[in-house]
Amino acid sequence: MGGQYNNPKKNRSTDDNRSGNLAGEEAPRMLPISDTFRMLRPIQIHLITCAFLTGASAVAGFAPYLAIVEIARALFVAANAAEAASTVWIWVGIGAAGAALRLIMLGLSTHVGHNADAEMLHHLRGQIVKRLGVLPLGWFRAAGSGQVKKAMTDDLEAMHELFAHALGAVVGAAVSLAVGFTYLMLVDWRMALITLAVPVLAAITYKMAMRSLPAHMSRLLTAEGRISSASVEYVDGINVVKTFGGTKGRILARFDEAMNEHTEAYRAWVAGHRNSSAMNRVLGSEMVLLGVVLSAGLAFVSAGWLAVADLLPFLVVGVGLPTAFGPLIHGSQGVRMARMAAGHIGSLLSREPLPEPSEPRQPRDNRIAHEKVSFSYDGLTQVVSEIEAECKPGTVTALVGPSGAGKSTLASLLPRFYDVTGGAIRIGGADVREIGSKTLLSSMSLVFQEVMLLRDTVKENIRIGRPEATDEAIYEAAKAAQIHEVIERLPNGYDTMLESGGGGLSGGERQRLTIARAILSGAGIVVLDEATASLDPDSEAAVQDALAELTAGKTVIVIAHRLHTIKSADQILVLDGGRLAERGKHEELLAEGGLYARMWEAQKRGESA
Ligand SMILES: Nc1ncnc2c1ncn2[C@@H]1O[C@H](COP(=O)(O)OP(=O)(O)OP(=O)(O)O)[C@@H](O)[C@H]1O
Repeated sequence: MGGQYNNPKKNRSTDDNRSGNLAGEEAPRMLPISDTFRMLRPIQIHLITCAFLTGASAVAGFAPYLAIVEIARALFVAANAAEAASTVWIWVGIGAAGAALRLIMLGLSTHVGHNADAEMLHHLRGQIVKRLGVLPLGWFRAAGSGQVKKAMTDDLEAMHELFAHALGAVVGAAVSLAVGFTYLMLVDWRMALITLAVPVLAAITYKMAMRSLPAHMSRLLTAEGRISSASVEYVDGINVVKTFGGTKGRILARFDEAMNEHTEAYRAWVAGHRNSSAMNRVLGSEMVLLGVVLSAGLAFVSAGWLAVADLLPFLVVGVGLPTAFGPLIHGSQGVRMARMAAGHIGSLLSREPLPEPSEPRQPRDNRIAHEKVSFSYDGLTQVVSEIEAECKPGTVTALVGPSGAGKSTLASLLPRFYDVTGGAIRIGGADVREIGSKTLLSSMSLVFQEVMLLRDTVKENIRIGRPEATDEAIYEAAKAAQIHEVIERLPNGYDTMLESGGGGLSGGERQRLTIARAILSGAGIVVLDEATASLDPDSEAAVQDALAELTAGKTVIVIAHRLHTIKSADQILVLDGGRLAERGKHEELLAEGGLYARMWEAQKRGESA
């Protein structure tokens, strides 16, 4: 195995509007209930059982209230305590049995809910990881790790909230309300409607307060996302910010912008629901409900419409009804959040995988042919147009051109970070889409500017190039990459643990380590993205020597920004606006006096200035 995943050239920021539809950052979207339920297919039975048990526990939990009312009623109407005693004891028994049953069923439903939770999270994690394994690498380039992290942590946490808490809360509260209200209707339907009117009005004002929540929530979440990327960007770039321009740095400006947007979004949300929220608090208070029930009840009693004993259910059960609204509302919020999370996870799981050939072909050799290759990120703008080129084994092809000309995009089509939208790229006669992705990636080494090292020993970091390689082969590769002596000087030599960023090694050393990895893989094709751009002259010389070892006899494609590094390339392809503007060797292109010659002159002037 040799496909090298040194970190791709750039991490495009997630709010970069160039990200297009391949980039994949989407505004949060709530998944319809039916789709959410379908996504939860593996635990549907558990969820139904959990809901049933919670509902049954709510019914059982009503018994103690009923018992209180009936005991009071018995004492109220009986001529003496002895006459009421047997009725009272029966209701004490019913109340106690109901309370015990409620606890048992609640315990069972919590048990089933948590089991379902563990099973579903395991299932979803597996699905996400499986999908990540088949997504085009370009998606990771554009969306970064943010989307994956969000799905794996925040979204799964929201789903956990649904299974473990929200579902039970919603079902329990809804059943309590239904049972309580039905009972009150049976006692006196007019009083029941008056009792219910207060929490209903409270619910309407709540609904009004929350009406604009989805739009505001979406805006708030987007603003929060921007704040977190701006914070990361700020922390990453703190040296630059402090050195140049302090608080006036562009990065800080982006951070300020994100903060302002968040404050604005929050202010808009608060302004939109201030009055209805205040109304909701008044109507939702138990004192207000008690006042209404008592006044209406006494009026009914004095009008002879209601027996005094029948006022009791409204004072005991009716006044307690709104307590179910709290869990109902919080539970519904949990369900809403979980549907948002399900929407995000669903869109991740439904991303198109990289199509694998049904009958994979093997490349004959390492000859690369570009046949009228075109590509567009968004289906509208052609970023690469009709490129015709051939890269022979044992030769170096340089891609040059102004910024944004399409060099990186063209290079990323070869390992199928993205699939061409027109034409074809062939390796050894086989279209890259007809070569199995494992074979394709192991046929090439990709070395980019930003180096990707894993949190592992130096030795294992090199061994990723070829997992079955012996230690001797690793030392040989490190020697060829001019990094062996540096490694020997590390505290534990080849067994020294590296941090994920490769801390403790200089930029040039990190790069030579990844070149050693690429040398070890022995892949016949090498794609380099101007690997020496950010190094000092000494490191650059060492890296250039290492690269010479890596590329000898291979088919090499190098994306070059500094033209002096590719003067001796076998062919130079000059891209401009995605098209092949010129092609030839250095001297030929200078003689042509076109774009390349102008870029060469400009760079020479820049170097001597
Ligand atoms: N993930 C992406 N989504 C949408 N558009 C993109 C993406 N990556 C690059 N582009 C656009 O495609 C065009 C070519 O970009 P590319 O990075 O390939 O150019 P380049 O020649 O390598 O530039 P540079 O020298 O600055 O690295 C540019 O207009 C760029 O904005």
